[in-house]
Amino acid sequence: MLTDDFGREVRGVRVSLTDRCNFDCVYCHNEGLGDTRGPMDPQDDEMSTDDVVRFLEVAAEFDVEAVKFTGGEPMLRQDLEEIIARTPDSMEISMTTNGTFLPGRAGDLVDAGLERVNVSQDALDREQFAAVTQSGAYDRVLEGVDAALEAGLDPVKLNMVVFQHTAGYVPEMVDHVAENEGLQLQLIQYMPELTGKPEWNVEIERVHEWLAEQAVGVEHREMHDRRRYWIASDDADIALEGDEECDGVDAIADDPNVGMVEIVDPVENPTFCANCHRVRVTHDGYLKGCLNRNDDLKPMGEMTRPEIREAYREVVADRVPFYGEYMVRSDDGEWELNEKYLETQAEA
Ligand SMILES: Nc1nc2c(ncn2[C@@H]2O[C@H](COP(=O)(O)OP(=O)(O)OP(=O)(O)O)[C@@H](O)[C@H]2O)c(=O)[nH]1
Ligand SMILES: C[S@@+](CC[C@H](N)C(=O)[O-])C[C@H]1O[C@@H](n2cnc3c(N)ncnc32)[C@H](O)[C@@H]1O
Ligand code: SF4
Ligand code: SF4
Repeated sequence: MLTDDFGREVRGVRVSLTDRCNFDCVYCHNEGLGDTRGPMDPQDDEMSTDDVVRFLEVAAEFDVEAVKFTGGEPMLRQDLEEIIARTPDSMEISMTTNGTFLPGRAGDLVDAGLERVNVSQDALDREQFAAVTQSGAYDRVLEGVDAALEAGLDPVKLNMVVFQHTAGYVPEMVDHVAENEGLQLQLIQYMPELTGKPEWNVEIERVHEWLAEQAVGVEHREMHDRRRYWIASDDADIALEGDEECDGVDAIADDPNVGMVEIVDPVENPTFCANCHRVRVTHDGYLKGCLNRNDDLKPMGEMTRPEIREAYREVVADRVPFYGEYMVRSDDGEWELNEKYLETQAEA
């Protein structure tokens, strides 16, 4: 396994299979690659099935343990089942999707080897959902979540971006996962870095505090040092323990009346970046060391194995934590680009 200069082992890869999407979410960072709007048909610049599989085989040589398929909307790829089936057995396979294509297809994905799915669902309210995603596919997404559960995917994580438009729906979404077995919730801090509109930010620490008050257990996940809160539904037979760090989460985790809520809070968070263990792949065959950067892209050329190996070594060698290293605090407390990297940026 390769380790970068900051001691971060690269354990996972996030592969963007396309930058096309059938939604047009108002906040979309498209994994750092610009607009998702455009034609829905397959595009010539997308990696072929064989290219994706060859990349994954090389990643497995470097002991990468997990792959996340994302996009754009990864389910627009009709070869997704084949890609999953041909992914090396040593890797955990998960996907992040808007859920609309899961009905009728979730079972095939599981048969191919998909182990986990995250479905983006920003609200339990049809009108708010439409306003955020600029799509009227609310019922289809709920059907998609059900299809994933029926196909045996466990857990099914709902991804909710917390920003001004959705913050009021957080309590309802938390109750929803506490009451429904098999569901977990990821509250994703709105990231303005690539999309602008910092005025949409909400104070994520307040959400932490609110959840800590409700939780019957709290733990830290190794990845990104994310905090997880275990929330009991009204039917649960558990005494509330407030915000105590709970050693016994294993016991409550299996309780069908308890739901898990994780906060993904990367913005201006050096601890999150210090625990970042994955490399990204763009739909058109570049390696990328950080979501927030586009000045470290490494082309994989014709995607032969030697070219992929070389690009992979290079991207890992160039990886730096975004907050705390690439961006540093100035004397007046503002984040600014570390002068060390100004040269890299100029070359990009
Ligand atoms: N800045 C930053 N944001 C991230 C990172 N990982 C996840 N996020 C944010 O969280 C969103 C949802 O992530 P997902 O693709 O659902 O998966 P995940 O939470 O990373 O992984 P799992 O929980 O293991 O499935 C991403 O699109 C980003 O907005 C990261 O490494 N850096
Ligand atoms: C870019 S999407 C790609 C996969 C798929 N189309 C979906 O929406 O799940 C991956 C995740 O990024 C999240 N996301 C997109 N833009 C974001 C932003 N500006 N801040 C925080 N999360 C964002 C989405 O909510 C989604 O959960
Ligand atoms: S569904 Fe995903 S890729 Fe599509 S616009 Fe929304 S966040 Fe972006
Ligand atoms: S270094 Fe930080 S901002 Fe960049 S991908 Fe990793 S966690 Fe995200």
